[in-house]
Amino acid sequence: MGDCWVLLKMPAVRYQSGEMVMGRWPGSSLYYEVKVLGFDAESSLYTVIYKDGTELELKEPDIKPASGFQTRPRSRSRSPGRRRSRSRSPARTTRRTSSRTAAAIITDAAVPSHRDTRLKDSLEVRLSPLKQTKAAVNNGNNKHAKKEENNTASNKGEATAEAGPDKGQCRYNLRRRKDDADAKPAAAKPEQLVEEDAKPAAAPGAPTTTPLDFGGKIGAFFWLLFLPSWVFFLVLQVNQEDPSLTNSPPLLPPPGAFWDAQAFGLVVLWIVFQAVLYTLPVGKLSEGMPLRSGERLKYRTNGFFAISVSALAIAAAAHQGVDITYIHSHFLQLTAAAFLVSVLLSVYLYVRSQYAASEQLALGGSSGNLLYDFFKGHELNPRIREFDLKFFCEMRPGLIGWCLINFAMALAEMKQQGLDAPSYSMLLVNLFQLLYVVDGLWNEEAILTTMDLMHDGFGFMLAFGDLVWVPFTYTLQAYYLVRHPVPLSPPAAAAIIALKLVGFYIFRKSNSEKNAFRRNPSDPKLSHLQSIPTATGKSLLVSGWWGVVRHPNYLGDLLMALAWSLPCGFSHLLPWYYMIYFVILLVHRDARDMSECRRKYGSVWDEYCRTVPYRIIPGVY
Ligand SMILES: NC(=O)C1=CN([C@@H]2O[C@H](COP(=O)(O)OP(=O)(O)OC[C@H]3O[C@@H](n4cnc5c(N)ncnc54)[C@H](OP(=O)(O)O)[C@@H]3O)[C@@H](O)[C@H]2O)C=CC1
Ligand SMILES: CC(C)CCC[C@@H](C)[C@H]1CC=C2C3=C(CC[C@@]21C)[C@@]1(C)CC[C@H](O)C(C)(C)[C@@H]1CC3
Repeated sequence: MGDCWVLLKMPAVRYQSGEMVMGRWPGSSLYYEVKVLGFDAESSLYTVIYKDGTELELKEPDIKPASGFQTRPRSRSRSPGRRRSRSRSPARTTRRTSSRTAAAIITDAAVPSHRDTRLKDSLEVRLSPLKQTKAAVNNGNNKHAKKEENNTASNKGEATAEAGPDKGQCRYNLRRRKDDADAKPAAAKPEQLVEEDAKPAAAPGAPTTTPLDFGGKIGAFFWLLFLPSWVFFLVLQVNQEDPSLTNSPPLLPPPGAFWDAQAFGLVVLWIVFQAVLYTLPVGKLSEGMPLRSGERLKYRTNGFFAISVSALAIAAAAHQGVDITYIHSHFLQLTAAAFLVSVLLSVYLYVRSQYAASEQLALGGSSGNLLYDFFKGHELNPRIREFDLKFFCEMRPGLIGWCLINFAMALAEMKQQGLDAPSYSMLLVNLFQLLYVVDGLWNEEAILTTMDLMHDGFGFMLAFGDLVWVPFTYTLQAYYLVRHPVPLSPPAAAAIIALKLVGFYIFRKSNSEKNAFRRNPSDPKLSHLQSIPTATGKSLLVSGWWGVVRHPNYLGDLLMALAWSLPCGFSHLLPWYYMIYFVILLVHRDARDMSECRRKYGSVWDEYCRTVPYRIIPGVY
């Protein structure tokens, strides 16, 4: 009886996997040839793939049998309806690239009753590749951009023209099927593919393979060992008389030298203090980007408040006679304590991710391999009630701790070298990095549109990165200067300041441009910007800073990184470590983002890459 009831409730599957049908283009009345990839009984949605590689989920009313359509040779009709339809089709955004796309004009030859209700529809669709014209690129303030609201692709212009019975009722589910699991079957190397069904929590209907980042399982094992060892190596090295990276590493101190209960207590106290500031009902509650479920999480963006209160607290402590240079003299023990906290946190994150619902998991984080999942992180937004662990760790203890440590190094320099004030080099490093952190906290909302927050799971990599890597390696320049004074001439200082300001300007402008565009594409302040639409409903900026290179924010960040290393001179490689690491990190991040965007946006991404050929440095890379 129960089984019969289930059967009765099961929706009938009208189209089978592999079948070629006509799928409506979201938000329009246009139909394209699509291949059915599957059917999800729970949501009653068909997964289809368009010829430009875009995968979408469509409801049954938005699919028609291919036999109901009639193909005829391409005509050069210039009817307004035709022009309108072409301007908002996948063809529009994929024209130059889709050599795979069939050259056919498809006319809806559906039964008359359908025709009647769709009289105003534009029924002819060109699926053939066309040359990219200026018209394919939208002005940020045009109709397309206006209609774009985060993740919806409802097209106002076409909606008004639509006379279909489902107008205003039939809502498209624009969640891309590939979002359910990170599929890239063609490009992935066999040894880096993991059986998706090895993971019980995998989304139903998810593709069977997932390409793994960071060298896959073996890579994760390597990074888990290498990253902490490298941090301890640097921390031990910077304390040397001659901290040359080419020098043989100092002898490993006895295990007991790493542990200091007080240092551990201070690290925990600092994190708790930051957590309290984070939870105070002060400052704005900002909305994150829509999740796959459509939900938008709220974040307390009071970072500037947190750093201001922290600065006051530290000043008060110093005034009360607390020796802040303790941070310099116990750097190794503080690093070890933060490392221990990051490991404990990662274990907690891994365990809770095993119980998380599939829609709460990040893409590509679930390989079924313990080490990989532990390293890469599995849950996208782990939260304890309203407390967002990833956001908090990325923006608070490590970032504000970075400034505190730099400040301690300035005091240690004065103490060790008998100075009344920090050296110019130390001042520059401190002020430059303080500006970077304060800017990040002032524009805290902008982090909600970055890769880490939107796509990456929270696991060891980010927990360790946020709590150990940032505060204990980004401060190495200041640490280095404590024992290695570098005199700076005024012209050299002026040139370095100019470099920092140029980098900062590019970094801030480009990040704000993208953040503002993602939050409100029809923002009048962005009306001068051009964008190209994508099937997800989001557009890609192709002018302004995002028209110069594909990652202008990385360019600005790299210029700033250069300005942070220059005050330390050229006698040692160690203070250049950040610059070297940062180039590697950003080149890898760019590559990761490129493949993710290629997967998300299909051939529109290729179009963007052709329009904006350079990745980070104009004319060079
Ligand atoms: N100091 C440090 O250690 C580090 C600093 N950073 C800095 O953090 C900042 C954020 O970096 P990160 O998260 O890596 O990358 P981005 O902020 O550049 O985010 C990349 C995302 O932006 C969107 N995007 C890409 N191209 C366009 C376009 N043309 N128009 C509109 N949106 C576009 C895409 O997401 P979608 O389309 O889905 O919205 C893409 O996935 C950067 O400034 C970086 O320099 C980063 C790492 C480390
Ligand atoms: C351990 C690994 C080798 C590397 C871990 C990477 C992390 C340290 C970085 C990943 C992205 C980051 C960002 C910032 C700090 C470093 C990490 C966490 C950021 C918060 C710095 C301040 C900026 O203004 C920002 C744009 C908010 C940054 C966002 C990305």
